[in-house]
Amino acid sequence: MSRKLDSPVQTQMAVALVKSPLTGEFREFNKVGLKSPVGRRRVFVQTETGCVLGLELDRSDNAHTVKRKLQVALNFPTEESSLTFGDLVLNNDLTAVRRDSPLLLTRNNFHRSSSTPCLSPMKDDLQQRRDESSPIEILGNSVSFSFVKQMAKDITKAVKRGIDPVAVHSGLGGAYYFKNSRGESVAIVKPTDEEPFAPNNPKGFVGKALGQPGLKRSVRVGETGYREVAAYLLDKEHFANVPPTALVKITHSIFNVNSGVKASKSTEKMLVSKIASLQQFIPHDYDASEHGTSNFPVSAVHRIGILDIRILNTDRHSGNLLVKKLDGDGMFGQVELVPIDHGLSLPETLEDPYFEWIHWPQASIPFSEDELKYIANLDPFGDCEMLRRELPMVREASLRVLVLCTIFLKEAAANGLCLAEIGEMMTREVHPGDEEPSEIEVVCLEAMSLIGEKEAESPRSDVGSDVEFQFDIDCEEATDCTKKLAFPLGLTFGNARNQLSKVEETTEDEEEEEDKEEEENDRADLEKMQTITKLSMSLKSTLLGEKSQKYQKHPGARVESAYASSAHRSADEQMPSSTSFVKLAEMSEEEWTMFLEKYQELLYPAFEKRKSITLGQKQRQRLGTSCQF
Ligand SMILES: Nc1ncnc2c1ncn2[C@@H]1O[C@H](COP(=O)(O)OP(=O)(O)OP(=O)(O)O)[C@@H](O)[C@H]1O
Repeated sequence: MSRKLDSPVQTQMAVALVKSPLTGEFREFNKVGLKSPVGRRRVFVQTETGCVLGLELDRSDNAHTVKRKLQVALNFPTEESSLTFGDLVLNNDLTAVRRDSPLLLTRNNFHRSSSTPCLSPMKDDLQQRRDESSPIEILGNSVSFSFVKQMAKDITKAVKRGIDPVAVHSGLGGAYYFKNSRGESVAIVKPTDEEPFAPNNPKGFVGKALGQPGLKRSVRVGETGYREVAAYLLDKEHFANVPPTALVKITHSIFNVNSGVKASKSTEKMLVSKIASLQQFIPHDYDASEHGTSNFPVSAVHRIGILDIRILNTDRHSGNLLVKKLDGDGMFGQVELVPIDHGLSLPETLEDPYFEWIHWPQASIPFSEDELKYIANLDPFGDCEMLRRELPMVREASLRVLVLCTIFLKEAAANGLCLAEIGEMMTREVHPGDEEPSEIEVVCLEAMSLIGEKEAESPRSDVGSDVEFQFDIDCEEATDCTKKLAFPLGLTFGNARNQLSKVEETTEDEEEEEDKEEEENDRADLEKMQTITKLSMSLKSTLLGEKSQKYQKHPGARVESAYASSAHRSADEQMPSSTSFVKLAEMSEEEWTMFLEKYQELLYPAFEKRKSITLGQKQRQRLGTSCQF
């Protein structure tokens, strides 16, 4: 490792790459519609500490030549770095990388923390210094971004007139309100390197590099921004009212750069480029945590709930619903809801969601005809195609979560379940220090078990139980989860370090890992055995049966969202120790197809069971009521 990596950080070169556009010193290449020369593409390389470099790729470029350019720029040894684009590790070919893509450059086997210096540009004479992009560049070409494009123009004009953005004080991540020329807030910008735990978080929640597991372990640090955009793109026909959102490269001096990643000289008023989500600012009166919820329209709650289920939102706390009072005749007391903050949706594994609306009476009212029609028309595979096209950095594991949850919603609604019932079936029961898989997770575990059996029977299979379909149980703290463990129903657990854990493996400091290894091994073994016993019992005893009864949710029994009411705790305390019972990343395409088939077969009995429980409850309630008289 180069000593230079430990040297004080200098951001001035990174700034030099981008400094001109706001002052108008450089020609704005794209402003008048000029395109990159044929065969050339501009990309944005983001280092793990948040520095952003614009880079022109030639037709002849490959990962090595790009890394070499970056090596010169950053004084960073190429052989010790990885260049990634979503799931793709760019070893050579760059054809999958589109124009304006954000790439991530990470160091291998290097201890990274908030104090890790920025990989900062070192040389003057680089092609990428001629980053002639506008102050706000939208990454992606979807027609859905036309509104955001206009907003970007308004903001640019305002900034040039000296109308500065302001920092948002609420929330755990860095966020900024950008204004138009009249001084009105028009957008909220959230830089990806200022998320909770990210290196440049301005509120003290630091400690991780981009790409490492974040506040939710199945959502990596630096990847909440594109999830915000995904939620907007998935919100077809603006059904749930998600404000227009795009991923941008944005340059301004207001953005935060923490000491340790700062230049040695003062960074005050220095321009910094960031990859960020940019969302339309919605003027509102309050958020859903501040008043009663009884006047929320049923259809607004349903529409937001439908979105939350599709994207498995793990963070729908009441602060993430803005409320606008409607003016006008006959509108007294009427409100409109605006869902925000979808950064913790589309996790890479089936997670425990957080649905604030689950106990609101509106969620127990049956879906309307229009809602049922919308749900019936949802096409999860089409949605995946759209996201692959518009946001190619979305990971395949997240797309699989989208598919599972959308299918679940469609089948459940078609079987007559209401929003609250569907939400409950997706939510885990949490007891202190203990979590059980939700009903959707039990269905998935059973589907995995069945294809495990099928594979074992198949003549194509290798010998013995070891070759049965394998899936992961979560071994988050474990360092050795690779031993195969026999499991009832013909399952084996093996190779339990999932993709996310593998990322950790390559990015965490090895020495630190070793120090923790012994004590973690013991803990992991214990946790593993407890989880397996729990799963074994749950599958054996319930198989979609009695389990449903155990999973009756008690209002208030849920722990609050990690974000909610968390302002006074440290980032470490807030790290939820969530478990992943069902991991999807490592299934081959063939296994995934077989799994989906079984999954769909098993949904019907699960819904029937749920309906009979609901019916039983209603009968008991009626009986209880009649007894009172
Ligand atoms: N589109 C929007 N329009 C208006 N205000 C918004 C919008 N998005 C966010 N805000 C405001 O900014 C605050 C912080 O935003 P947001 O909740 O998205 O950030 P965060 O750092 O992810 O927060 P949290 O830690 O609460 O999840 C919100 O509480 C809300 O008041």
